[in-house]
Amino acid sequence: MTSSPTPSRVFAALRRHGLALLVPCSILAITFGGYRDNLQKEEASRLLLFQAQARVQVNHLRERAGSLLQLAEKLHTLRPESTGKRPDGLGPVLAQHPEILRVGVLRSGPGGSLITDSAEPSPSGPLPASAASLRDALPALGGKPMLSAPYALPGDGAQGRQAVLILSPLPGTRREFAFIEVGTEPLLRHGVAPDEGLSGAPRFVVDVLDTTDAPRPVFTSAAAPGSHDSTTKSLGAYAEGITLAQRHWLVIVSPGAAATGALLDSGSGRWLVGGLLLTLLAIAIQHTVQSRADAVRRQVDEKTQALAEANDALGRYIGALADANRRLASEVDEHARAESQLRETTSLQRAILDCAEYAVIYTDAKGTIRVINPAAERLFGYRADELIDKATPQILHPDEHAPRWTLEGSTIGLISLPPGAESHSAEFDMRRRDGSLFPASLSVSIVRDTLGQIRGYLGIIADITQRVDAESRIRHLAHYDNLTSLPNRSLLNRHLADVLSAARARHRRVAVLVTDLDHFKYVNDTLGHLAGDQLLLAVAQRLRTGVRDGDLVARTGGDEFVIVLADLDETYLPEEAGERLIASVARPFELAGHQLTVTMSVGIALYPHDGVDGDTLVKNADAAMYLAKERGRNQARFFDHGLSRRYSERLELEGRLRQAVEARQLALYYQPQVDTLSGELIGMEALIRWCQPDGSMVPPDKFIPIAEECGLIVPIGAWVLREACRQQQAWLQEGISRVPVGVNLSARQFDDTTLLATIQAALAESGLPPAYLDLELTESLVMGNPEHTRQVLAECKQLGLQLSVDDFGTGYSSLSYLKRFPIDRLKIDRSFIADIVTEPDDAAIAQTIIAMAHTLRLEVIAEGVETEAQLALLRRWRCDAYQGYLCSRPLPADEMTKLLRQLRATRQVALANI
Ligand SMILES: Nc1nc2c(ncn2[C@@H]2O[C@@H]3COP(=O)(O)O[C@H]4[C@@H](O)[C@H](n5cnc6c(=O)[nH]c(N)nc65)O[C@@H]4COP(=O)(O)O[C@H]3[C@H]2O)c(=O)[nH]1
Repeated sequence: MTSSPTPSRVFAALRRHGLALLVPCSILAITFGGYRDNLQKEEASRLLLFQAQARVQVNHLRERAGSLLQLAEKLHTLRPESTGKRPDGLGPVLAQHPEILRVGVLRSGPGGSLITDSAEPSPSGPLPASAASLRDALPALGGKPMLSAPYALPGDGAQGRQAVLILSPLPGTRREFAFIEVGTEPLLRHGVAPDEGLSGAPRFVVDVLDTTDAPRPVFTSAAAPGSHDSTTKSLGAYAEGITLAQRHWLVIVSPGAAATGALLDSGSGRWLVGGLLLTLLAIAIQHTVQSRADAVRRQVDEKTQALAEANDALGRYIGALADANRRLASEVDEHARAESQLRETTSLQRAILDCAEYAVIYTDAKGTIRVINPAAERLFGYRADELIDKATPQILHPDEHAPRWTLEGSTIGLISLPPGAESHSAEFDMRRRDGSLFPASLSVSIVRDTLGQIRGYLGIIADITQRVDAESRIRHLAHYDNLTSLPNRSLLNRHLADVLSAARARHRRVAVLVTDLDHFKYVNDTLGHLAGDQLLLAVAQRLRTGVRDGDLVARTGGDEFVIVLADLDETYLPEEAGERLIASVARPFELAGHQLTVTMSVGIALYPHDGVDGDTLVKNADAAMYLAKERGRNQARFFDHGLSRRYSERLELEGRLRQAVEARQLALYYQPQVDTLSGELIGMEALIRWCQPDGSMVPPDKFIPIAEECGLIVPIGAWVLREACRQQQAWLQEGISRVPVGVNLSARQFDDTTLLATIQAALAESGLPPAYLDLELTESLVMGNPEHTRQVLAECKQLGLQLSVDDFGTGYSSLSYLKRFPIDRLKIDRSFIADIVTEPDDAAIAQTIIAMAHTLRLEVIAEGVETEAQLALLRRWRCDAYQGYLCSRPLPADEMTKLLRQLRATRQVALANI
């Protein structure tokens, strides 16, 4: 795979090559920089060296020339004796000064000519013309040597050799001079330091100019013109003037070819060469490294590409692997989930089994117990290990021989499985470890494996003792009286149907006796309901033992019992049975430490004479029982057909009363109560009236007892309370009444637990202050259940109500006993008042009641006052107030309103005057 040049790759390449060039370039720069510096330093030092050397050369020349001058001065000591003969000692001198061409004596010849007598080394020759001038000048020197201007040596013009002549006057002579002819070229050659370098090239080029007169060259060491140009340019030339015997020479020293030195020999040259070599080396190394790097890079690229391809392949492989992993992970997850669910299910099942209220037993296919839960252990009283591996029925079922509950086949002793069913339930007795039996509900289900084979049986067992008991209790309650356990009306009806059916078939007679205890209510009221219940139980017992075994005694409600004497022949006298039962009940009962005697009234109806069905017979016997009560109680009476009509009237009245309540046919009348002395209105009594749609009025004496019997008195009494409160509040608000209104309460109302709530609701609803409500309770009611009475009256008093005892004198209570109750006033029953004028006993009773009531600080109201004579007596006896026709009959509310308004309008307080 070829990688295309990407910006990053291009950048990388540039960077790489840039770096590669950077090193040699840097070295080159350093090299040239160093070279230049070194060169400058070298030139400076060479210049110094050159100048020092040049100075040495010049000095050397000066010294050499000076030594020649000195030699010339000493020549007189070496004065030759004869011409052409070398003086003694000149040899070594000449040997030291090869530049001396000849040494001689110059003599002035005739005509001034010069004769030379040259001894050594060269043969004599003529001296140059200048010698004469020198000779001439010599005296002026005072005997000091003199140097001539340079002159070309004769015969050597081609070669251009020059010489100078040193003249020195010989002492003691005037015309003789020693001379030394010096070749300038040898002088220079020997007068200067070695002038050749190692290479043989001259190190210095020395030019000597005689500048005494017109400058003229003395000699030059330059082999060829321009041989030292370049060096001279770089080093320059050193020039110094020297004076030799009054001649001025300018010595110019220029560097020779050897002075320049090889470039490579110099430090800068070496630096340069070294730098260049280093650069080349760096380039070579760079090149090598680069080449290797390129090779490596190529290899890396190739490898990278191969790796990329491999990576791709690996990626694909990893992708596939990841997919596989994911699938595996999801499978593992699923498996884990399933496993966790299984664990949860298992632990849940275990928990369910452990917590289950019902016993659970699992058996294998043969009915051998394999699993048992704690509830089963508790139920049967075995530990699990005692039941496991045991066969089911032998342990748990009373029937040792019954088959196991395996449900194999279709008929099994304990459980028989209907065809195709997988489970079945049955109820039967099971056995505990202690041998006791209990009713159980067993539900067995087949447990199959995945192939449908029976693996075992799951049994759920519930102890149904409570349910069975409850069912039997319900059954009992449905047919039996709860208190006496005697059959109730339902079983009575069924029994009656049975015995009547049998009697019909066998032409036999059946007697139905309805019994009712006389004044049972009084027992209840005076001794309490518990005593009443005990009495009923005892009566039931006596009735039960007073009849034959086959006869039925049922309790049909309250103190009413019904007895069915079945299968009677013509000779049997049911009235005798009635009398017998009355006699058995008449025997005294021991109740709560009291001896109590009760009587019973019995009504008898006979099948088929008085009815052919159960209902009719019971209804007619009931009517006969009422007849017995009317006839003085404590007796048995047969039904006669006249009775039926009266009984029907009573039932019909009850029905109409119910309708009257709903149809609001009831109304309240109000009878004033006035002060006996002032005639002032001190209160009024609310008296109920039943106004029938036809306008006729049913008196309360006729319907209140029926309402009490059938319970209607409770709603009727509540209505009376509401209505009286409402009306009284209306009068109060109108400002025509400031006296309380009395409301009669029946015993049934007083026993009702909602009484107080009813009173409070009536007060709250009307807004009447409690002090304007006076509750009138009969004496028998107050004395009936003293504890209950005291409690209720206390609560009424707490409410702020007025309390009166009505019909006082008809009961058996004593006044001091009454004082235990929070009572405000007594109302003397009108039966006592009626005859107080004519009957001294009644007068005495009334007078005593009034006197005693006053001693107990009770207010007394006389009821039923019809005459002035009665009122006069009452005034005399200090009776507080009276109520009766003498003052006013009970008035409808509107008439009472008129009366109250009239009283207010006339500002009269005494009703008697109206
Ligand atoms: N002969 C005669 N009778 C007089 C005279 N002055 C008043 N009366 C009557 O005497 C009865 C007085 O009421 P009670 O003793 O509470 O006797 C009341 C009371 O016990 C009961 N009653 C009346 N209204 C109610 C009521 O709303 N609730 C309850 N529970 N009983 C009531 O019915 C009884 C009879 O009530 P009423 O027929 O209204 O008869 C009233 C009244 O009309 C009179 O000078 N001569």
